[in-house]
Amino acid sequence: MVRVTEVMLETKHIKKAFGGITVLKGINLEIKKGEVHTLLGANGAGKSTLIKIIDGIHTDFEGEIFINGERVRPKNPNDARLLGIGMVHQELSLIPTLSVAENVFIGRLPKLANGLVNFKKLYRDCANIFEEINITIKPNEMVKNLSIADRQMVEIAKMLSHQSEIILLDEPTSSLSDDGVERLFKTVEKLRENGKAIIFITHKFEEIFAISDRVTVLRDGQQIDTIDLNMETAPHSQLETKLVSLMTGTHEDEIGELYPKKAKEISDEVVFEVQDYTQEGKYDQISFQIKRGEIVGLVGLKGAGRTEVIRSIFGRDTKQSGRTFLNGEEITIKNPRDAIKKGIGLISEDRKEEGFVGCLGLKENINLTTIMDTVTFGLINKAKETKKMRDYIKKLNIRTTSEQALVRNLSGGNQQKVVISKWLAANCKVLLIDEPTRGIDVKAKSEIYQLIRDLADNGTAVLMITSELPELIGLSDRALVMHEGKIVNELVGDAINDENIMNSIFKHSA
Ligand SMILES: Nc1ncnc2c1ncn2[C@@H]1O[C@H](COP(=O)(O)OP(=O)(O)OP(=O)(O)O)[C@@H](O)[C@H]1O
Repeated sequence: MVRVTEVMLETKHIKKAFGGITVLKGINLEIKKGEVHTLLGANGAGKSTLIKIIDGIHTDFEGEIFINGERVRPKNPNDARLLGIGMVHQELSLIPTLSVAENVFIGRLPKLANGLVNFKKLYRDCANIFEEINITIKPNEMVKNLSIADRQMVEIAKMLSHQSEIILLDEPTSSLSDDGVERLFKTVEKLRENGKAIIFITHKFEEIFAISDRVTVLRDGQQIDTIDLNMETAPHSQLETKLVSLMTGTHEDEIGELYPKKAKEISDEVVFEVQDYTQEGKYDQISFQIKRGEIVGLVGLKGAGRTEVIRSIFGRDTKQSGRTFLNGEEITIKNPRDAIKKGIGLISEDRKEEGFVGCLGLKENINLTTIMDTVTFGLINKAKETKKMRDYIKKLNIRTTSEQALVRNLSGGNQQKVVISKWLAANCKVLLIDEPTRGIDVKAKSEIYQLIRDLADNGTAVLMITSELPELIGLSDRALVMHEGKIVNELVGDAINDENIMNSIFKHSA
């Protein structure tokens, strides 16, 4: 007997343009009840635009949407909720000054007879959803006090509170810890079993293989192919090559290595050093050196204190004690301005808050930290700025509808490329990197890795944090393992591998 699978959501010939540039060129999707359908494509391919149309955010488009065979046209996200559509956005959209529970139930706060908010019920309802997905955040906590990973879990809870039938997940895992991803995937499995239709966007192949039923590949706004993973028997590595080839249009034989070659020799010249950095409750007596040509990875579990150390070096956070040396000379950094003046840059994990200025263009953002280099006789040299922008658009393949586009209108991955360009262009002596490739497609990742390697080869001391272990292993010449605020081990060269890293952490776990 043929199994009849119900199509819950269908898009027909969806086309969308921004300012005369077509970014979706006729998309026909069929999302079935009880399936996780992944959208895969390079940064700027049109994935978010497509699901924003389904969610009623973009209403000016050509084509049709059907839910359970009925034609619909979501007018706005509220309308989409009424049609049974729920979405988790790529960029977090919570209100920091409200409590967690108020954010989850915003616009639907339970009221008492006298019209005031029924906080008791609000917190209880919120706690019930949290319990379902094992979240331990307090419903009355202010969102501004939460880590990015916790904020993302709150976004997911908010989506679940709508009990939607069609669920749109735009890179929901980009800031989650491994544990958070596991909790999310368990929830997604449950939603699938309950017959929901789920669209999932991710750049991480291990996530695609873990939960997707089918994958549709988009390239430059065009629908390239749909692969049914449940019918594929090839090993994941082979499937990955096939998907990358579909995404990029590169022949499978021509897809190169993801990571550049590591430094052959590291000189003895110490470029950067920190001594005895201590901040009670966060990190304790952190000391290390970075030599010329070296990429050093700071590795550890979430909460090990890595981001805090990096933020203190950059002057973003204070520290109780500790000394900093650049090229052998002691330096004092009280704030990020001092750090930048001394040639220290930070690619931060939170691109929205501190990475770029959304209301400015690409040129202004890329030249933000090097503005003095482009000043001649007191005037900004526009030609120099433009050249720099064009260089980076080319080097990192930044997809934009025009050179004049505002950075806030770029796709998420392309915004991240602008942040990275800004710091690569700054000719830093020390570059601190926290989660550099969040939301970046696989091809752009390899280009960014090569640029980081080139910087190190040219004398920049690089200190990197990433939650993606393969990235840390693939790039670092030396890894410092941090656990509970202390450096517990140092690994060099081939000794930087999963087993040694995990052993170092667990040997020091209580
Ligand atoms: N509001 C907007 N105004 C102008 N152009 C836009 C707007 N939103 C998106 N675009 C453009 O549409 C194209 C597709 O962007 P979209 O965000 O859909 O890509 P994506 O596939 O989701 O990429 P990523 O993987 O980086 O998130 C990009 O060129 C982007 O610059």
